[in-house]
Amino acid sequence: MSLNRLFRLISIALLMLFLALAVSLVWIEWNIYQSSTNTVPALKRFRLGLVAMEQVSAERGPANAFMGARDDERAVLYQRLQAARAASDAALADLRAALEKDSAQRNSGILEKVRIVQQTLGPARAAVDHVGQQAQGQRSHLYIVSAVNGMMDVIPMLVRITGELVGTVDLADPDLRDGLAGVRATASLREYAGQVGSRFTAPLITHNTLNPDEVIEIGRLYGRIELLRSLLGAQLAAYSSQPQFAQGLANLDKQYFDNGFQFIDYLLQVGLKSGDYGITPAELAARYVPQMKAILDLRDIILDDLMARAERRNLQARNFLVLVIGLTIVACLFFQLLMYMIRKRVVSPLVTATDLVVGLADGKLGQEIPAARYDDEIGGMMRALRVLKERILERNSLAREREALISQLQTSSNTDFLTGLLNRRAFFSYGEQQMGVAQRYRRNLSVVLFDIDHFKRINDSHGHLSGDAVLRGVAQIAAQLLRKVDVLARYGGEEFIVLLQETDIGKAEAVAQKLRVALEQKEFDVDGGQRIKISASFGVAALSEGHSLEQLIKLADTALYVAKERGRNRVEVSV
Ligand SMILES: Nc1nc2c(ncn2[C@@H]2O[C@H](COP(=O)(O)OP(=O)(O)OP(=O)(O)O)[C@@H](O)[C@H]2O)c(=O)[nH]1
Repeated sequence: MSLNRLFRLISIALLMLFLALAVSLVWIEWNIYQSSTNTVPALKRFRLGLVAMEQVSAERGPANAFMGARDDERAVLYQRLQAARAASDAALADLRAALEKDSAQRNSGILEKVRIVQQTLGPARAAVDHVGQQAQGQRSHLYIVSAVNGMMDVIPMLVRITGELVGTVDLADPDLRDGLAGVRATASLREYAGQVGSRFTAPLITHNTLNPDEVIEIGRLYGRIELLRSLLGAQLAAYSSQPQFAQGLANLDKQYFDNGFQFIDYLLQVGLKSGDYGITPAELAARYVPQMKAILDLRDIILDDLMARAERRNLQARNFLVLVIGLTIVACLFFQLLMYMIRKRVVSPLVTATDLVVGLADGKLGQEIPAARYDDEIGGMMRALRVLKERILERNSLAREREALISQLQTSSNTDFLTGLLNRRAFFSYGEQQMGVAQRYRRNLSVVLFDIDHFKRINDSHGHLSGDAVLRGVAQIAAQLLRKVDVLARYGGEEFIVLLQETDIGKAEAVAQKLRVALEQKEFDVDGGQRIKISASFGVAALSEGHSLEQLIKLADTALYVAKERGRNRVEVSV
């Protein structure tokens, strides 16, 4: 697999992996944001549930007051009762509207429970009205207790409603659990505090002592109230150390437990002994109900804090989500840029460099080496490739020069500088080869050795340069007359030698004669514009079996000597 392809595959795999991680991270943050977005509306619905429960509880005060009304105050107290009923109806309607607005709650059982509360309130209120309409002395203990219980019986349904609503908040953000438990504790505390007051309604109206059931019930409520107070302290300590909670608890202790609860305690003592309470239910409500405000204040402190926390967490979750998305996009872009840079600055140049090196190894020296664009390792490699190419080019050119020199040297070492003919050394080299062939195949081979006559005189009379010109002229004439296969060489100063292949002594003599005549007839230009004539003497010898080249030349030389002796300008054959 090519490096480029491998890199592309790795890039895609890494990008996929990165995207999968990024998407899961964004998905997690999105879910946190979504659930934190649900927290605030869920808290609002929970608060509406609590308010509805509080209003229905609070309705018991005016109801009890109305049931204990004197004839002269009946109308006023009934008016107050109607106002309280309108307030609880409005709170229930608000809760219902909020639940209907939310698609998740619309089809849940909570709406149905609210409807049941609304339905149940009708008969309970009718029972209260019935007692309140009766003449003062006619109101029986049993009816009053039944009417009071009827109003209380609505509350467990509302407790379940708030319980379910708090569950939705808890689901959305479990970190708010301690605060929510604190809120529920205040709601229950408010309810039990109200109930303990309501337990005195019947005895107050009938001026009776408390019967055993009422004593037991009040005792049970005492226990619950005390328990809730200690639970509230523990939960708030776990929830927050902010001073407003400690302050709220202190107010609760001072207002409710020091004042309200003390008052109930006093009524209990009276109820156990004489039944001579000295107050009406309306007066009880007027004195007792305001003391419970501290419970509701504490509830609102916690609820406000929960709401603020939920909003803060929602904002944080949104900001974090935006940050994660932003960072993911930036990281994605950075990753792409990184991959692009690596491909552009490392992989592609490496592939190019590999092709170039392979090309150089194949001798493709015409290929262009790209210029180094960056001062990095790849740039260094490109520069090194350029140097490599230049070195190869230099080496090739040197090799060519060397070959030319070698061939030049070879030529010059075999050639006579003045005449351009083969020199004596080259003649022997060629001559030995020809001898070998001739002797092996028993072929004829002859040698003609000739020397210019009185050459010294030419030098002496016309100068050395003229002598050189004559030598060049003789060489030229001999070369023209001889065959290509004949080996002509300058043997010494003014002495020339010819090796004739496939030539017997007779034919060799004829060749010598032809040369002699040609030289005799030629006029040579010498210094001073003169033309001179020359002659040459020839010695001819043919190869016999067992002769060496030196012996053959020696025979020709002897014949030449004879020719000189016999008057020059003649051909003598070795015998
Ligand atoms: N110009 C010139 N002269 C050369 C060259 N080589 C040899 N000579 C001359 O050739 C002459 C040869 O002279 P000799 O050996 O006495 O022979 P010769 O004068 O030809 O007399 P014979 O051979 O007896 O006819 C000498 O003077 C050499 O200096 C050369 O390359 N150029």
